[in-house]
Amino acid sequence: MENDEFSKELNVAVRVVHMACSLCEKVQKQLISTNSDQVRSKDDHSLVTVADWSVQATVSWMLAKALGSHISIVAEEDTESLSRPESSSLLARVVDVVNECLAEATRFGLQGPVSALSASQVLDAISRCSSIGGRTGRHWVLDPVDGTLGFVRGDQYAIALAMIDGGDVKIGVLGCPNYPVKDDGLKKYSQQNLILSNKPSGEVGCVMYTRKDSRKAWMQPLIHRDEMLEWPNSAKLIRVSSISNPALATFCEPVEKSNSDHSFAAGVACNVGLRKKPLRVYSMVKYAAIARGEAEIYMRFASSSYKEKIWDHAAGVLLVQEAGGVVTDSGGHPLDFSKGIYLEGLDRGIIACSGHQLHEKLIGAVYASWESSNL
Ligand SMILES: Nc1ncnc2c1ncn2[C@@H]1O[C@H](COP(=O)(O)OS(=O)(=O)O)[C@@H](OP(=O)(O)O)[C@H]1O
Ligand SMILES: [Mg+2]
Repeated sequence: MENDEFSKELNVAVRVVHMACSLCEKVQKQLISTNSDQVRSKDDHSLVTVADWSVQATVSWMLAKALGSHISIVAEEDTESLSRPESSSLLARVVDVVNECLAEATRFGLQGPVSALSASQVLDAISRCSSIGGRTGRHWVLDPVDGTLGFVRGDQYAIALAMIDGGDVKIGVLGCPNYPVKDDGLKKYSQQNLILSNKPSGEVGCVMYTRKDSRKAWMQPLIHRDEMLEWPNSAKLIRVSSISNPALATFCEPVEKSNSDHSFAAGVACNVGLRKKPLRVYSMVKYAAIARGEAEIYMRFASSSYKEKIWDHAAGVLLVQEAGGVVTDSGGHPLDFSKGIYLEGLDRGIIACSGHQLHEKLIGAVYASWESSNL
């Protein structure tokens, strides 16, 4: 991919997401090593927010450094609560985590700051991500920690970075620090519900990435300890599954019922002839599972009052598409990333599939189930 359009942007984005994965791994380790339940619930919240803000500051600072400070970034976090006087110790932790991460930039083939960033520089980096996207120009789209619940529970989460140009997603990068990289790893892992502190070392963690119209998607393992990120860092091509028989297909959905209607999805699954139990996975790792061929279908039916955000989908959607899959809303229409921070006009839900045959069946079944559920 080296000589193609956006190759510099893709290269920088992948390296930055590797840095963010390393940052999150450290913070999540702290989180799961806290034992007392009481301390945990209090600490959980602040550690997640530390990770969110620190990733956003790091990615924002590194992208501006590598690509110019004029870049537009759309991201989930703002600095309102972090700037308040009562948040000073939280801010101090964020500044430490960010500087610790930036100090290692050369390990990832990037240039960090000459000296440590001050609190106001960190706040500036976070608040610089207040763009609202749109149809014109180029916008980076970041979900610093997607799958907050997975992160807190020591389970799956993702760092999602995409670039939208002229309203189209051109680059998609997903950092998945707990993704089991061995064959069939995710299925086995989810069924056994392993606690991460027991995870076999060296077998989890990767960055998946793609560029629009490349018809290719890649996966690199994370680097650990003192290793250097040497491009292409053992990148492997990933591809969607070739299974088109519903009876053999695996479908993913959000873990929480509040994020997707499990019983409606079960009805659609039954209608299509899916036989396996749903694979419930936190975060955009669900898109990664389709792109990597570990599952064939991802169904998401949020409540009608909820508006899906572009940072929860942009990177994952492009990954699935370039790995050979199909993603649309439940009416079969393409997702529209050109309307600002929301996926406006979304018809009921989102369906991602490994191929057209399954996708057509799913769309048909959503129509049928919708009609009968509204009788
Ligand atoms: N009501 C409702 N319906 C649908 N989606 C919602 C809703 N509320 C939030 N969100 C967004 O969903 C993101 C988490 O989705 P997941 O697929 O990871 O869900 S789950 O944790 O597995 O249940 C989650 O992303 P993170 O906040 O980054 O975790 C939210 O952006
Ligand atoms: Mg999210």
